Amino acid sequence: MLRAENLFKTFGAFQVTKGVSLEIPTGLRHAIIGPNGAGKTTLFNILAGELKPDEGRILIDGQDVTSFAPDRRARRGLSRSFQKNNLFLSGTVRDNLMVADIVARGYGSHFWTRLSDNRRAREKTSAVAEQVGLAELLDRGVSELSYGAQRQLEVGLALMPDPKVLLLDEPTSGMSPEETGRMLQLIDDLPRDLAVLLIEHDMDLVFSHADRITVLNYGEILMEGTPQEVRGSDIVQETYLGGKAQ
Ligand SMILES: Nc1ncnc2c1ncn2[C@@H]1O[C@H](COP(=O)(O)OP(=O)(O)OP(=O)(O)O)[C@@H](O)[C@H]1O
Repeated sequence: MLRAENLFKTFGAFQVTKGVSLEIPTGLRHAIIGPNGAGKTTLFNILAGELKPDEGRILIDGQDVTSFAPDRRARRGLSRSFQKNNLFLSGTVRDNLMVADIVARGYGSHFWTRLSDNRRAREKTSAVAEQVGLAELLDRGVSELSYGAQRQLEVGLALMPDPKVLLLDEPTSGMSPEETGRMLQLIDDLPRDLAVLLIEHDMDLVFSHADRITVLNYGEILMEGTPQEVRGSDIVQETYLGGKAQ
């Protein structure tokens, strides 16, 4: 499904990504963990197409998308949400999802000539709002939403292109326990043919929700394995978990 081969990225003289390879098969829940500055967000930006790797390739279903911009990559099935809200605050939930639909379909300048497609867009918008727990809030202004609901909407925007692989950058950061619970439920309920790759700092969440974990350290993969393997790894315990799983 999603395959990254031997990615390298340097900022000035600083090598931030050093030979990272990943394979995310259909439906897998895969977490990337690592200390601050390990290169997790940089890796996400490379996978999503916001940064070009110095070396290496990214393939979706066997097709090399390394040279594709983020929107083109999203249309091939790779979509991301952001760590910071990326919402159109003066609009409603529906407006935001509709705009994401326009972007996802690549309408651009043809927007006004395609309003006949409005019905399909509205149905899609309602379906995604339901998926992210916002069906009751479709006509609510985004600025009136709670922080947790805004983050749910972020996931909704990333779902609009019907991705095969969804990249979630710290989906529960800054959330209350209640909001975290809602977000986890939402992620658990996503279709099982959708692969999810997430960066996450909350170890309980990672160990209980991921099928596989990649541990990054100084831009390199320290290890990859099941939650049980990672939790039991001496090297991960020493370099990252401070000698004890948190
Ligand atoms: N555009 C850039 N120019 C220069 N250095 C950068 C740039 N982007 C990131 N870095 C550096 O690369 C390193 C990795 O950053 P990155 O944000 O990928 O790490 P991270 O693992 O996501 O960290 P965190 O957990 O704190 O979000 C950091 O030392 C950061 O300062």
